[in-house]
Amino acid sequence: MSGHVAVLGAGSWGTAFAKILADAGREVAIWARRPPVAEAIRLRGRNPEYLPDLRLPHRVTATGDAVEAISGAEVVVLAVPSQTLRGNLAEWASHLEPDATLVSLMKGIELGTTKRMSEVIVETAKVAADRVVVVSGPNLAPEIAAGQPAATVVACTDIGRATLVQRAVTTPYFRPYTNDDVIGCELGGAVKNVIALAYGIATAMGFGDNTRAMLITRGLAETARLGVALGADPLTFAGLAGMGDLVGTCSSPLSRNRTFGEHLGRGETLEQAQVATRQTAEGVKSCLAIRDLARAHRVEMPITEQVERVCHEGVDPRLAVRALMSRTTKPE
Ligand SMILES: NC(=O)C1=CN([C@@H]2O[C@H](COP(=O)(O)OP(=O)(O)OC[C@H]3O[C@@H](n4cnc5c(N)ncnc54)[C@H](O)[C@@H]3O)[C@@H](O)[C@H]2O)C=CC1
Ligand SMILES: O=C(CO)COP(=O)(O)O
Repeated sequence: MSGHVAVLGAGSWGTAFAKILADAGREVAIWARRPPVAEAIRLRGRNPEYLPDLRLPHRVTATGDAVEAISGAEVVVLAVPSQTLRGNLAEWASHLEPDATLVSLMKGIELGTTKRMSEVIVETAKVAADRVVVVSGPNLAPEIAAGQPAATVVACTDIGRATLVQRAVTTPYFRPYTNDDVIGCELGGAVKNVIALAYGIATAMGFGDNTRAMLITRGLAETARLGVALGADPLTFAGLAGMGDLVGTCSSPLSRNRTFGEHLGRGETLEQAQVATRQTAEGVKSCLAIRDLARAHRVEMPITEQVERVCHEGVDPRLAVRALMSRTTKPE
């Protein structure tokens, strides 16, 4: 790999991912939407708003001009919120290099279309699906920024391309595994955010580890049910992008989705929780899209249904718990 890597989006994960790429030996150009963020990264190697303790390697630079970042990049990493990706990429698509690899870091499903992020990329950038690589796993950005050991999955239908990206992000603290199950990896990442909301709600309601283990296990069951209906490999859900990410996110106080759920579980409204949490909690919007996707495929996702009701229909979490616990009993 010779050209530089562009990272479009300078939030928590885009910034931490730029560090990984640089530590793996790549030259990296980050695009930041807000000029002061681009300036802080370029001049001081810092992104104080998102990862204040991180000193970025010298191989990382930043710009407020996405076209400047994209030009000449053979790998373009997309790290913006799931619901803005389509609009962002529409502006950037004509500037992509002809064979650039597009890497998706996003963990969400698009509202309205119920599309996965790789599908949005294929449609918007008009590229073949085998040029899109998905990176997903238990990767809380602040821990990775601190250089703590972590693993991830690099998924692409073209294993050769997945292997190229795998090499580009292998460092002593970051261990990527390849996989060709793009659907499973993307669903694992998107649905775990919804289950982490439920976990946060339950935690704030004072429930202990039986309840929380139930949510993780049954949450994984409904994720796998949807995944299989969409053509995913069920084994993916036992891996890093499935169980790994679900357990990592639910158990971590660093998770924005879990934290958002805790606000709801304390009885706050959606608006109050939004004011209290600044960064992207993808599950809040994706729960609607995932619920719609599940209904369209006649898949039961009871936890997702209840999270959607608490988030968007103002349902009291206590009623949501009652609804879940009074469902008809059945074989596991
Ligand atoms: N933070 C983490 O630990 C991880 C996050 N992810 C995923 O990565 C994706 C990006 O998340 P984060 O970087 O964590 O989010 P963030 O909230 O930290 O940052 C989002 C970035 O997108 C920018 N942004 C906001 N609105 C925008 C718009 N309309 N157009 C363009 N850019 C806009 C923000 O300025 C910011 O730079 C999400 O899908 C998230 O689920 C995946 C793994 C780990
Ligand atoms: O995806 C993540 C860890 O793998 C980050 O989770 P949150 O978006 O909930 O912080």
